[in-house]
Amino acid sequence: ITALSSRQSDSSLLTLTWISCKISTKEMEANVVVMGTESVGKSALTVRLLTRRFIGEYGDIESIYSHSFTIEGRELTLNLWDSPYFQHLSVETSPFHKKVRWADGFILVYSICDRASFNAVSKLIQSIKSTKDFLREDKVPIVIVGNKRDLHHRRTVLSEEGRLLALNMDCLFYEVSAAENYDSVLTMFHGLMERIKEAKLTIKRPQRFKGIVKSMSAVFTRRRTDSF
Ligand SMILES: Nc1nc2c(ncn2[C@@H]2O[C@H](COP(=O)(O)OP(=O)(O)OP(=O)(O)O)[C@@H](O)[C@H]2O)c(=O)[nH]1
Repeated sequence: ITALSSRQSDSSLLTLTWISCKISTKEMEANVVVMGTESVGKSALTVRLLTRRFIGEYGDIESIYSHSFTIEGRELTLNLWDSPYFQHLSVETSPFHKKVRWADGFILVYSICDRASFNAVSKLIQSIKSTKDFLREDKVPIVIVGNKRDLHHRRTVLSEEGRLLALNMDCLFYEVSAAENYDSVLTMFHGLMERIKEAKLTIKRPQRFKGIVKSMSAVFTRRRTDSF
């Protein structure tokens, strides 16, 4: 949390924010990444969640923050990793895949006043899901967040559109205002933690038949080669 103030003086272009929650065996353990395009309020949401405050302007230095929560009597330690978005501009890059592999859950943010930021969310979901599918992780806890609800007079994305996207992609959906409201941000976070809990109870999908055939043929090919 102390590191947050150092970010305030830096101008920001595009940031990608991570929240990581590391919990011992007695507690819950989760890594969460917050993603979205420029100026949608990723840092504002993160800071709101951690400090309950809205400070207005946020920087773009990559940092990891730690914080403890108690949810329903269980302690939750949150490590928050906030990095500039331009480092992860392409979902094809290895930093993107590394972060997706690391994360147990995702908060994907768009601004209700910025249609391009909403369109970017669908692409992010597809990239995240295909990376997770490769890792044989069926359940990917994702929350879609329409931020800046207080600016409803400048709205270009309807609530229904966000809700429909979430329904189609099997995600949760919330509309919030980081500027005006802490409770809705906390509710969103609780929703995600529930999904992460459920996902952690789901056993990894076994290797598909195609994968098994591939592995077997690899063994036989090796044997044939060995015998020469
Ligand atoms: N009105 C309003 N402004 C907001 C809200 N959330 C964030 N902002 C403002 O939007 C701007 C961008 O917020 P950031 O939190 O820096 O957004 P970001 O997605 O981290 O931005 P980048 O780091 O540039 O990608 C700032 O001026 C914030 O004060 C909100 O809920 N309502």
